[in-house]
Amino acid sequence: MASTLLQASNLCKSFGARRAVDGVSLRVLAGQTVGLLGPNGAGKSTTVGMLCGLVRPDAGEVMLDGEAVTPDAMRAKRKIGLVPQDLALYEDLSAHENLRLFGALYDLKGGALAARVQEVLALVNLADRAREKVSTFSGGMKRRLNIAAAMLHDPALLILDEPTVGVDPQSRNAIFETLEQLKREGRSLIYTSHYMEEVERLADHIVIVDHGKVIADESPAGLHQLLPAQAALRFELATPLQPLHLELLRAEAGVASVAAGDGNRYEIGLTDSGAAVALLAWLEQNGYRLVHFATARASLEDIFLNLTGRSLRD
Ligand SMILES: Nc1ncnc2c1ncn2[C@@H]1O[C@H](COP(=O)(O)OP(=O)(O)OP(=O)(O)O)[C@@H](O)[C@H]1O
Repeated sequence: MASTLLQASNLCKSFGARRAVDGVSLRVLAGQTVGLLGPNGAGKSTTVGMLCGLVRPDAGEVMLDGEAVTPDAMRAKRKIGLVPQDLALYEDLSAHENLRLFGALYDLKGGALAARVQEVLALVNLADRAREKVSTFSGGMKRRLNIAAAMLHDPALLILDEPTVGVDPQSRNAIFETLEQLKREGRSLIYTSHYMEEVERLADHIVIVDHGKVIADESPAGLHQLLPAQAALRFELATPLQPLHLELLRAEAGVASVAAGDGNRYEIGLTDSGAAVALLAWLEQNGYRLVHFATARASLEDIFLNLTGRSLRD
């Protein structure tokens, strides 16, 4: 089993009377990508601030590689690269000049700095635009430059706070390709988002926060196990289901629930997505003609709804 890189224990932070973070613990193993998922205002940015030693917690601690991360712990903080939500770039300088400046802040110099700047530009696919002013860049290109800046000092852990906010779909994909490359290289990442599909695509482990508290801390497969139904089978029939058949369907293997909608449309919650084929055959055997059907795997959106009774996008 991989070793623990970061362990945050019982982090708490209040702003006045508001408890922004209320006892958050999380762990990142070496080489793992942990998704921190939660709606706006759940406490993700405040948690990230404490994880990288920018915000002093009221209680709790963060250990990275055996060292405490606090606002004064320069050595421990240097093992972290942060891509903040607010872009931190000089618009009037080129990408190359920005990176040289940030590198100097990390005490990189001379040939080592020049080589590292080229490496991170290649990583985020901006080598051919390196000499252009940042003010001419799209939102997505600026984000990628921010990722490059956070990687300059070769951190053990890269933390990205909602890196796709305000980014067009094409650039979003380019950001994902960069992050997938970092994963292949065995880097450790924390990725915060309120977009469940992003977290589902990237994360090996998912921590869901709501109102400053962890409400789930699971592998993606483990999260799906929390749901009564793993998948949905939606179908439309030429004629309505007879009440008797509706009852019989509810008793079939693999069926968690059956809901009837308008116009002979139905949705079956499946405990096992493999049951869909047998259920479609069952309908035909009982004389029903299928007009349309589709299956869908339960999403993190369903999981959030199931855990909190609210939509993730509230
Ligand atoms: N510096 C601050 N002063 C006062 N309140 C704050 C401060 N920072 C955060 N908060 C409050 O703490 C709560 C958590 O905010 P936080 O930014 O950590 O959430 P988030 O999950 O990152 O949300 P978002 O996705 O909108 O950034 C919110 O109610 C927010 O208004």
